[in-house]
Amino acid sequence: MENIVEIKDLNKSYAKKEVIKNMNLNIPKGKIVGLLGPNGSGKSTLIKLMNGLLHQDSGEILINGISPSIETKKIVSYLPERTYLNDWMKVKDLLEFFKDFYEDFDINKANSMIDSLKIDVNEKLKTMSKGTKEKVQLILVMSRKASLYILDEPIGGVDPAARSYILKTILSNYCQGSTLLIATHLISEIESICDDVIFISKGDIVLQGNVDEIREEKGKSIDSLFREEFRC
Ligand SMILES: Nc1ncnc2c1ncn2[C@@H]1O[C@H](COP(=O)(O)OP(=O)(O)OP(=O)(O)O)[C@@H](O)[C@H]1O
Repeated sequence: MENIVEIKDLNKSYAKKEVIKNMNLNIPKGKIVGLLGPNGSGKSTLIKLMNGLLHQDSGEILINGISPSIETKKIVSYLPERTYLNDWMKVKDLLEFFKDFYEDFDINKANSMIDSLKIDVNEKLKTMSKGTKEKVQLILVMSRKASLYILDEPIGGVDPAARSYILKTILSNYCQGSTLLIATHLISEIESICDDVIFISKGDIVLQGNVDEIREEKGKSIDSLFREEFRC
């Protein structure tokens, strides 16, 4: 199977602190993959490296065969941990902004998700609740026709009742055949939608595999396995 992400012997330190340690990882095309790990395990650092926002000290990252660059930004739709959007913008301005900025942005798809989640297009990001802001940003990112979607903690602020509805809305709209990498702590919520999971601990991969196979082999849910593996 072809891989959308290939990582070889990757190392990254901040000052003297090693955060990614000789990591090797392949992510196959067409899968929904959960990137799971405790606080400080290196998830956001890895994602920033994949998006070219940080540069590794050594090793290689290939996205569809090329190093992170302007070329890979065209095929990667990224939801960062913290927003980069101007909060004085209204939802309808953001939709236009994305339409102008990304050739692959499908404004009709975005509008239909905005409608189904009952979001007011005239509201400014600034006055929105944290959860609604997250919904808007997720809709923008998922309305691109990308080959790889990378979501860093996408729905942490969304109330539990709305989470599964949002995940379903997103999944029924995202570009089939693409890969979705979701870094999250909300394991029980995403467990049912993921094909594969990756456990990261102290900057290295400690487990990677198919969700059903892992559940069968270990005789427990991914959520229980995570709690056991990373018990404080
Ligand atoms: N800019 C930075 N300068 C120095 N250290 C940093 C910087 N960014 C992150 N770190 C450190 O690198 C380690 C990994 O951080 P990272 O944000 O990648 O973890 P994470 O798995 O995403 O954590 P969380 O689940 O809490 O978001 C942490 O120990 C963090 O303190």
